[in-house]
Amino acid sequence: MEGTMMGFIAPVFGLGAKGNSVAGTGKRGGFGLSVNMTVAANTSSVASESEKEEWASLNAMYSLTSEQKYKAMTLPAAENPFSAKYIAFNESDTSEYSLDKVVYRAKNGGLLDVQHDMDALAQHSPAEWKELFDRRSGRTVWPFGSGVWSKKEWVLPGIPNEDVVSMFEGNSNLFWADRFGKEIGMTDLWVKQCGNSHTGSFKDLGMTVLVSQVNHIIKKQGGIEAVGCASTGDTSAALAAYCAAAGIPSIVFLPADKISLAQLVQPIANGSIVVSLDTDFDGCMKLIQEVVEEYPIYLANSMNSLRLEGQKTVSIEIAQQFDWEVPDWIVVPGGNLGNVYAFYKGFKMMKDLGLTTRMPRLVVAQAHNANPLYTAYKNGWDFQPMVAERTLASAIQIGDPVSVHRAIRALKACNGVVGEATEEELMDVGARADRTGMFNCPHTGVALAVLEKLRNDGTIGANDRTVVVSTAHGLKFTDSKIAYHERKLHQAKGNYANNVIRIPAQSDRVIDELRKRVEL
Ligand SMILES: Cc1ncc(COP(=O)(O)O)c(C=O)c1O
Ligand SMILES: N[C@@H](CCOP(=O)(O)O)C(=O)O
Repeated sequence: MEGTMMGFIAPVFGLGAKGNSVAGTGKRGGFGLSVNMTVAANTSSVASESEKEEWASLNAMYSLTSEQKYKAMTLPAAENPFSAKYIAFNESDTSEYSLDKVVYRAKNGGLLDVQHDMDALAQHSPAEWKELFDRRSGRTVWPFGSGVWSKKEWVLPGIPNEDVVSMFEGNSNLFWADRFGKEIGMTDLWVKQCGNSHTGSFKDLGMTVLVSQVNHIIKKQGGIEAVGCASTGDTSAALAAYCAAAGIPSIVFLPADKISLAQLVQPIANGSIVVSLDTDFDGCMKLIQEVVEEYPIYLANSMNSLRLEGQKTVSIEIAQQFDWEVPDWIVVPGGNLGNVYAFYKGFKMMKDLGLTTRMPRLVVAQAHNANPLYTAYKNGWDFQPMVAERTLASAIQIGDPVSVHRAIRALKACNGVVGEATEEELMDVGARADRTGMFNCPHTGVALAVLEKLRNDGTIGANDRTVVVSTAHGLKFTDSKIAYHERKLHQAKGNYANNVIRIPAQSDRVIDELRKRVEL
């Protein structure tokens, strides 16, 4: 029953013999969320007893008041002893800090990580966590309907619900890539559509957490005047939107002429302070770090480990979508390299708390023109920063990724792989996949190209369950997609181009053209 409507609603409302027992009861006997109420079951003469029970449970949910729904989604204070803090990423450094402190680096200058009180979380059984997450996701009770905040206790347990800044992000669909999978000899290929989100990229998952915490700190103690980031276009869009929703000033540093028009307009529209700089992303990243050291501006890039707490929920969501089974492979395009570590953290946390039993193998896909991690992978993990060259996958045009050591740790821990794709490969495979119903951004093209190579060389098996992470919406990158189809790119010939037919509005001419393409 686990994972079905009955499986998560019945325990909440304590209905019937089956409904009264919490599946896989944990050490503390469930979350204690039963709501006392009488239900009129929808009984048809042909319904079995278990069907009647199921209908009764559903009816119970529909007739709850808002207050009852909120109660059913919230852990009572006594069952909510969870906490998290910053620790140094490098384990030899013992510094630790409250999440309310404005701090991005440990004493030794290395990055931070968010550490949860795993003993407190382990007080509840895997089945209870699954049931709680399933019950909340995609509904409307604040803030638990969000894919991120449905996992609040694992993300930012201490924040009051009223301080959360959310657009009910997450809960993105898994696209079953049946046709494209068959084209490349795979039977179980899925694309996680993280671009189907408020600002059109996976950055919303982390930004809701970061801006919520800023909102909380401002309310509690002040000291933050604005939030700032360097960006190749997606982080800036997410920051601008969440700050606008919270009424907090935002500042974005963008490399001049290196992001798409659709990305540029997002922070402009949301009222951000938009600064265009004559440098690349790495130059912007250096500058924003200097500025936040000196001024009361909070850093919103994924160097700030709060971001990764939100991004890690996508792993949990993927497992949840597969009824808590872990895929064999996750393929993710990599730039500043925070996301691959976030994926690792999510899968590791689920395994450590017993919700799942294994880790997937992670693949980072890089553009050949911006491939410092790929080069390190080929050289026994000896990392050297580079000056990234222009790539149509402009959001990952990064030569000195801030989270490179996080990424290497994640990849080593799960026997991961790094691959690369040329400009032509990433555009061609993106176009081929689009013809099977997707609408890919070039970064997803990089991931698909690397996937195909790993399938061709046998690293990924024909029946391996594989999830490609689509990190942004294709509509953010229409310039390069149109240029590809018009064969105007110098980086790619347009082998799968689909030209618009421009002809006079005369029926004979129209029919002639159509006959060349379909049987009429
Ligand atoms: C669309 C898109 N895909 C992939 C990435 C890479 O993510 P990460 O920097 O976490 O490696 C980024 C940003 O860097 C991005 O904007
Ligand atoms: N692609 C990113 C680059 C910055 O990454 P971040 O995750 O460190 O903020 C962007 O869109 O700016």
